[in-house]
Amino acid sequence: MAAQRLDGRLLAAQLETSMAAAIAAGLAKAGRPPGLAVLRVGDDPASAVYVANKEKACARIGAKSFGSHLPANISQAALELELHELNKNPAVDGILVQLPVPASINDRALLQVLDPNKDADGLHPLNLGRLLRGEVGPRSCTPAGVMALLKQAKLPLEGMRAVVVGRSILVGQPMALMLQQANATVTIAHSRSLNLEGICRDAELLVVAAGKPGLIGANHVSPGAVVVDVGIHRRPEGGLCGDVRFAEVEPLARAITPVPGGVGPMTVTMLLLNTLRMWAQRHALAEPCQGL
Ligand SMILES: Nc1nc2c(c(=O)[nH]1)N[C@@H](CN(C=O)c1ccc(C(=O)N[C@@H](CCC(=O)O)C(=O)O)cc1)CN2
Ligand SMILES: [Mg+2]
Repeated sequence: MAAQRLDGRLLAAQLETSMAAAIAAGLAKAGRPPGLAVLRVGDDPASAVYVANKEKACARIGAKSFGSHLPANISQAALELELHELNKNPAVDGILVQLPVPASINDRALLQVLDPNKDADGLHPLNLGRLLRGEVGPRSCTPAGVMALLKQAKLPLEGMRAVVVGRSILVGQPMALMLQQANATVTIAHSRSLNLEGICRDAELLVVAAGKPGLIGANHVSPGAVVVDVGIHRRPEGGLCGDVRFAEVEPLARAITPVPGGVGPMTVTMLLLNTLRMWAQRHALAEPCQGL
């Protein structure tokens, strides 16, 4: 049987419709739309695409984006000052620093300067701690997007053997926590793991966030597994690919995310949802998209 495609573009469009309605409904009481500030540092070409996608998505749902593009040679102190200003700005509900930042910048120190209640990416230590403790707070966008896709597809996670390949703070670690909190039995594999093929073949759900184009092939996947590909890479010859060799793996899988059109659009949607929730909280409005 053909694998079910987990269509991130479609779910993102549906959630955007709900978010646009929530903004329209809350605008009179709030007196202003939700505001998202996006800080881009330097000229990473992929970051330029992602930031543009975020700004366009804000416009589609009726949120306001505040973009700052800063030079690669900006100092840590000047960047921190920008963040302090955004923390104080009453029109801004969510703030994010687009990653990666130039090597001269300490990204972890930057994230600590963010007001945790304006942390649109859920990466402030307090919010990662809230996730660890299962408490309410903004969640890291990519793993939250994966959870939303799995939920929409009604793929039961209870008791499932899940393997997450990758242990980054941005994706792998929060992904593993979210799956564990959904009662999956989770293994984290990484670049130093021995027998990666064997570990992955044991998975009923395989989430790949290794950042290595085409790392995962048919030898890593057991028939009937659900495969989620978080990787996004620009091929030298043009076009995008993921960490999973899609053509090889799709015939084996029960369900699979494509690249593009899978997890990527959901990352942007969950960023909007985090921002919208912080706006709603500030103005005592009902929580948008409950249950996600
Ligand atoms: N501060 C953050 N930085 C980064 C994050 C993040 O969540 N927060 N994640 C990635 C990049 N990312 C979001 O910023 C991101 C990645 C992919 C997409 C996306 O829409 N992908 C499309 C293809 C778009 C294209 O390249 O043409 C898809 O997969 O269909 C959006 C956002 C690293 N940095
Ligand atoms: Mg650095």
